[in-house]
Amino acid sequence: MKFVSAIIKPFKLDEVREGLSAIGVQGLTVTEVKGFGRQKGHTELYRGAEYVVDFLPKVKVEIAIADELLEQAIEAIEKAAHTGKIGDGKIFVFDLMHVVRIRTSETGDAAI
Ligand SMILES: Nc1ncnc2c1ncn2[C@@H]1O[C@H](COP(=O)(O)OP(=O)(O)OP(=O)(O)O)[C@@H](O)[C@H]1O
Repeated sequence: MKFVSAIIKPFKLDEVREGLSAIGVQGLTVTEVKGFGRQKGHTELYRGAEYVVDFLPKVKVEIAIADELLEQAIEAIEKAAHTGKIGDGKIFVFDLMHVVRIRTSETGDAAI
């Protein structure tokens, strides 16, 4: 199993959700976040150190998925979230060790 955390532009959320639903993703978590990448956000030099003075609003989409769905999920997010302009975001992928569906006590793939 894999855990995918994608940081996207907020206005792309609906398209990303639709793209993921289309490949069979049944659950996801969305969080409003702030951040900066290489080109957005501004930094300021103060006594020789660089300080971040601006964070841009982003949305974090998190999904737990079966290994077989990983490539399709990445493609779906990329396709939906892409504008080609700076700040389109990033997709982080982690190995996922364990999942429990609390209602039924199912575990692993069956619990996703
Ligand atoms: N290395 C990182 N670690 C954690 N979060 C990051 C990292 N890089 C980017 N992010 C998050 O992703 C958001 C979007 O990043 P962004 O697309 O601006 O990255 P970038 O590397 O500057 O790419 P681009 O050149 O396309 O703008 C950031 O606001 C931040 O929330």
